Amino acid sequence: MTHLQQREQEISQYVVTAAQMRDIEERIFAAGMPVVALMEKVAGLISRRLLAMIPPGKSRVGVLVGPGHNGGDALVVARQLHFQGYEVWIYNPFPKVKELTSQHLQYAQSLGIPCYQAIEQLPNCDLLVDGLFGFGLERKLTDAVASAIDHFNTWKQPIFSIDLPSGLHTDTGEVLGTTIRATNTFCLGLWKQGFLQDQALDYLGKAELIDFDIPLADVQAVLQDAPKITRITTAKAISNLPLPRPPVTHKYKEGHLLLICGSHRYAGGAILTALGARASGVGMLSIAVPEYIKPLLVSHLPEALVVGCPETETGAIAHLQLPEKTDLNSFDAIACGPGLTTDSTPIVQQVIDSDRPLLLDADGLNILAQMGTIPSLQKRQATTILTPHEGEFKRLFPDIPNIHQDRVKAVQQAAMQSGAIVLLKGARTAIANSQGSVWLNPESTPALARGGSGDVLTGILGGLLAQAVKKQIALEDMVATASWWHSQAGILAAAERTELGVDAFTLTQYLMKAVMGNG
Ligand SMILES: NC(=O)C1=CN([C@@H]2O[C@H](COP(=O)(O)OP(=O)(O)OC[C@H]3O[C@@H](n4cnc5c(N)ncnc54)[C@H](O)[C@@H]3O)[C@@H](O)[C@H]2O)[C@H](O)CC1
Ligand SMILES: [K+]
Repeated sequence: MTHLQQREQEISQYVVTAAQMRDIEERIFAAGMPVVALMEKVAGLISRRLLAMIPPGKSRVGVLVGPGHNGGDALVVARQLHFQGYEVWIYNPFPKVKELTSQHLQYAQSLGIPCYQAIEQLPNCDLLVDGLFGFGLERKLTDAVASAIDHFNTWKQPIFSIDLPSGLHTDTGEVLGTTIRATNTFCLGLWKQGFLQDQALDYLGKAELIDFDIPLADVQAVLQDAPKITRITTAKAISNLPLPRPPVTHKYKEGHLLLICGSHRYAGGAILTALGARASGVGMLSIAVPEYIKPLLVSHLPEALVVGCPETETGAIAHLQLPEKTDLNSFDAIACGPGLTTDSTPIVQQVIDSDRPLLLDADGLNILAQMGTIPSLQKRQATTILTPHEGEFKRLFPDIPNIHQDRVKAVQQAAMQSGAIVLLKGARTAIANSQGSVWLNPESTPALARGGSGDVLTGILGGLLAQAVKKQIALEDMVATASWWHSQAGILAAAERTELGVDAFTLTQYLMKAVMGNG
């Protein structure tokens, strides 16, 4: 691996807040880097990227300039494009701007680049560069600047945002009054948390990181005392796939997973979960289902040990009837929930009472919510993993308000309160452990918003957990890896079959391809 590739891998896993970015920046300036030199360097990198992206024949550029250093960056870009022969117009409605920004504005005007205060004066452009606000935005946008942004959003031209689409909260991704709807965003230096929040996705367009050589020592110095927030990178996830096997091993050394799932009503969910587990490479897979659907499972997964259990009147599992000489301690991990229905409450109680690492999903979560999440999990010694979507999350943690406003904070609170590892599903799945560390999945596809897709995730994760227990690998890493794997399989399937073609069964057929394609 080249030095540059290594740097890219390292830098792309960090996620910072606006306050942390400012602290990092201050350390660089305190060490002697002149502010003006850094701005010139950063804007030079943005200009180079922009020049590579502007289609031939598009030569009229509007540059939106704000009062702070985001505006300063934009003015350097305006100057660079001017020297490259582009026709550039500046829009700056602010009577007062920061000193450095003001100097760049003065120089740009001295070069003959026109600057307007009113949008009506701005001629028709082929594209816009948005340098109104970056991570310094503190309050809601109102009045003239808010209506200017609304106006620019009605234009059909592409908008390239510097650092963040102006108006977006750096940490939560919330719209502060109004926000530029970018086609592309150049995130400067380090990924800001807002890029990994669902509510920001409509505004970011295609986001990329512009690395400007922030020393890693400064990043680490600022981040060391804060709960760690990690962006799940392909390099890190793929390093776990497949999990290493020694040359001499046997099936029970490669993890034994017990899946508890399915009912008459939801028989298919059990198959999908089991197919996810199969792909994980788990050494031994046992599946507890209602007796009636046992033949169905056997026909789909001949390698699995399918345990038919007595049924309730409604066709749910009434109680676990494990084979002779087997109890819950025989398994390295248990995954419980898909397709259970809420009639299987005693089963969920029983697995919570066990001392096995436990993954609860779907109806497993609904039953837990009915029992009371926090008191029910209090006595658990082994790791618990909860994988709710937003609806389930609200039922599990009714006291955590406004989950949409800051999903990262919500999942952190949930994990810290419950002691569980919590995976909050979404376009940007967020995972947290009880110490408040967070993992964020940076890529996914809306094709995965489809029935059965979550069952597949439960299977993958259950299978990885059982293996990780045997190999003494941190379970959090498995949760992050499973989330990455699930979305990458979805992305690959959608690329080959369109978003229409990613039903949950097809998804299971792309799991191997996702590993092989990224390996
Ligand atoms: N990360 C780095 O190391 C570098 C960052 N650069 C760029 O600088 C901006 C951050 O600059 P800053 O001046 O701190 O903030 P902004 O430009 O985002 O704007 C702050 C500016 O705006 C005023 N303000 C805040 N909220 C409002 C509001 N609602 N309405 C009106 N005005 C508002 C505030 O008072 C300030 O005056 C970063 O994003 C990068 O683009 C570098 O150039 C290089 C290194
Ligand atoms: K901006």
